[in-house]
Amino acid sequence: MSLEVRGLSAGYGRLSVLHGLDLEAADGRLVAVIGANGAGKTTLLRALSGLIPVSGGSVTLAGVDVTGYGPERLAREGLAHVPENRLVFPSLTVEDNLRLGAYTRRREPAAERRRVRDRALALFPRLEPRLQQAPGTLSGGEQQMLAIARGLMARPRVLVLDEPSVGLAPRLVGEIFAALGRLRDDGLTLVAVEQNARAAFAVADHVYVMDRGRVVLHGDAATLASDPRVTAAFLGGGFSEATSPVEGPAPDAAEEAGHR
Ligand SMILES: Nc1ncnc2c1ncn2[C@@H]1O[C@H](COP(=O)(O)OP(=O)(O)OP(=O)(O)O)[C@@H](O)[C@H]1O
Repeated sequence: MSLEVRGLSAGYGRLSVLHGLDLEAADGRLVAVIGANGAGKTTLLRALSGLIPVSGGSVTLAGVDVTGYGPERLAREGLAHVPENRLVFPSLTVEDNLRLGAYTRRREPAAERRRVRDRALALFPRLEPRLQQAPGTLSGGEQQMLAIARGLMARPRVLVLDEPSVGLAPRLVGEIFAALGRLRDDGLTLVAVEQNARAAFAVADHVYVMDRGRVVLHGDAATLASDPRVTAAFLGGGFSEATSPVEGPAPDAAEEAGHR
């Protein structure tokens, strides 16, 4: 399902953070949003999923105007949000957390919910043997997998994710992004906000660069990865080892930039 954002403005009370932002995620595409700290990436996702009010512009899902819808209504329309802090219910088991993810689908047949759950567990096999554990006993990577799996339980057609790689070891970042790539290949539309530009470029189809509440650059990931403005700010020498962990095509692009 496609997502289209036109002239979106939003903020917190009198603080305006997004200033007329345009973004598009075509059906079955993985779109990454990168940008400096405070650019408004999290705010964008919050506005998209109805967690904060929109003060201008529009959001459409598959051509249907959903501007101003609250989170539950958006979930029913097919949009799920995986928040950055991986909010899980700590006193419930992993299994119950997954079950709660299907809350908006609770009237659907149990067999259908089981099928969706089995698919989520097939994507993240590490969760299967941990279903009876408390989420707090999972590793950071497994908690992120749980957060994504829980989002999938709503059977979304658009999944928006806030910093899925934050705080994870390089191998896990690769694992998480590979899973996002598989979801895209299965036809899901994804919008991932990401600090780790290399991880984002390695998997995304299209990348948006945000600065101070606006999109300043966007394009096909392969093309943008060799754009000097991107390599200098996000993929070049400014990136330390700790923030550039993923193997894949993006580091090559950075190397190329180094040869210029
Ligand atoms: N709950 C809030 N109340 C008031 N202001 C907020 C709130 N959340 C964020 N802001 C402000 O909105 C601006 C954008 O923040 P946001 O978290 O969207 O940026 P970001 O691009 O996601 O940054 P980061 O990469 O550091 O997470 C910042 O100036 C921030 O201080």
